[in-house]
Amino acid sequence: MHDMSTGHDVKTGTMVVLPDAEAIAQHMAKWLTGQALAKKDGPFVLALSGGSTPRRLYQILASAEYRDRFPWANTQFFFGDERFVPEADAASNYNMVETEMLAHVTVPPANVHPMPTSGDPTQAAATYQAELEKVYGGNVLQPGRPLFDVVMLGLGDNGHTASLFPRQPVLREKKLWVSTCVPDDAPHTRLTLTYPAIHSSRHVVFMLAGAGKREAFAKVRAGDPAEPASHITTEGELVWLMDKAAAGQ
Ligand SMILES: O=C(O)[C@H](O)[C@@H](O)[C@H](O)[C@H](O)COP(=O)(O)O
Repeated sequence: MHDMSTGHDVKTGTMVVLPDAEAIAQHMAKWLTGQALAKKDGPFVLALSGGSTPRRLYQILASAEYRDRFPWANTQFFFGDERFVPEADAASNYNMVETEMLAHVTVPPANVHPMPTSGDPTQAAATYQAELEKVYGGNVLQPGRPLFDVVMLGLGDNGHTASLFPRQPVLREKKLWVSTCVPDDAPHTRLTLTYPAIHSSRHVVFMLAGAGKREAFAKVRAGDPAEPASHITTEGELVWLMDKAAAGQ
């Protein structure tokens, strides 16, 4: 288990350095399952991420080792961000999670909350917020009563995380929980959780693998304000799960 004793923001969060991407996925599978099993006073509420390291995590959770142990029925699966493409599109995070994990386990369909990706994106964001409010039991976030048990995040080489992209208005969103984002340096309109929604969490866990992450991570760790990930905070604990290459070791 990683040490979760310190840190509420990206600069002071706990860094856990593991040998490689496989070790990150294995560590996360074990830790996440432990957290989910420990949740006794309500549903375990999770925000999933897309990306390459999470893909392996999803495969592990669907494997014989975890399939019958993870509390699928007590977990509410939300998404941290999504490309505004049909669910069958290869760029869809939902598609990836469904293919790698959900299709292989028994989870009540009502527990799975893909971001809507048809019609008007702004309306879709509002619809998703309403779905979160239903599980949260209210429309005002309260300190001490986090929306999410765990928010999983990745880091892009331009410092984006979830779909909080550089220079976009969503970075200034203080109230809405879900918003649209149209990156000027990446394809697809996106839906994304906002900073305040991510902040309302017991744990934020970044998963970073490969030397390609080194530069962006160093900037974020130094608090470079231009990197969207620099502004991630949580009322709970923040952890960076990294491999040696990403950590520059
Ligand atoms: O892809 C996504 O769904 C997320 O929008 C994005 O924030 C991702 O986590 C980073 O781009 C890192 O991706 P990798 O882990 O694949 O490098």
